[in-house]
Amino acid sequence: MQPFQLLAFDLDGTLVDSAPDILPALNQMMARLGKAQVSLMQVQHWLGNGMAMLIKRALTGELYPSRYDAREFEQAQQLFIGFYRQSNGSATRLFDQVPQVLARLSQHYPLAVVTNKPRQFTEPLLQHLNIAHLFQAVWCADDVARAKPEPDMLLALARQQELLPADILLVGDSENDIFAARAAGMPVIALSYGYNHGQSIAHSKPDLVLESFSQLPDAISSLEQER
Ligand SMILES: O=C(O)COP(=O)(O)O
Repeated sequence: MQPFQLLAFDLDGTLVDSAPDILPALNQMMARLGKAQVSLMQVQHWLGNGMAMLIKRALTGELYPSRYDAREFEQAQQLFIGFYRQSNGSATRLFDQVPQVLARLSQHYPLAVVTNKPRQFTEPLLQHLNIAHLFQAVWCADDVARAKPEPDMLLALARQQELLPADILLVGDSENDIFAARAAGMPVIALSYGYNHGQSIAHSKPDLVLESFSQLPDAISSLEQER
């Protein structure tokens, strides 16, 4: 039995359902650009690779945008930032049992957030949802050169906390989390209820897949037994 030294959490789709606030911001942006509105399900499928990719996906309607107009993208990004600043937090909810389980885990482990969300949206959201005080560290995509699925944020977290990546457990919802954890040499648990481009997260082969956040304490213990 070897306990983990820190638990790191993805934000969007793992701790919070943020798509209901991102949808209106994206649609206000699309309206200003004279483009067709997008649906909640499209937003859920497009989340996970950060703001710039979300906007490119909305502008092109493609999950892997091949070509986009760079000037239109710059304008879209400025519009989105303004609109999402206004909507961020209004309809975003913590998933079931998240605050209770985080509070319980925080008595045994340091906790961190590792998110592709820009810092200007992450910090106000954690404050608004009253969970900011539970985290010792918060790493956002704009703190490093490369967002998840690259391991930059996870490795920066390990260095900052003076821990080995193998002693940190990542909890996420998308293939970007699984790939980043694998590249960093971190174990990873996935929640199946989040945003994963409409695909089953089991395909990305995390160490464990959970249906509910309430299963997390037992799942952590079982991984610790195997270490
Ligand atoms: O901004 C996004 O794409 C979502 O970021 P996260 O899933 O890494 O929290």
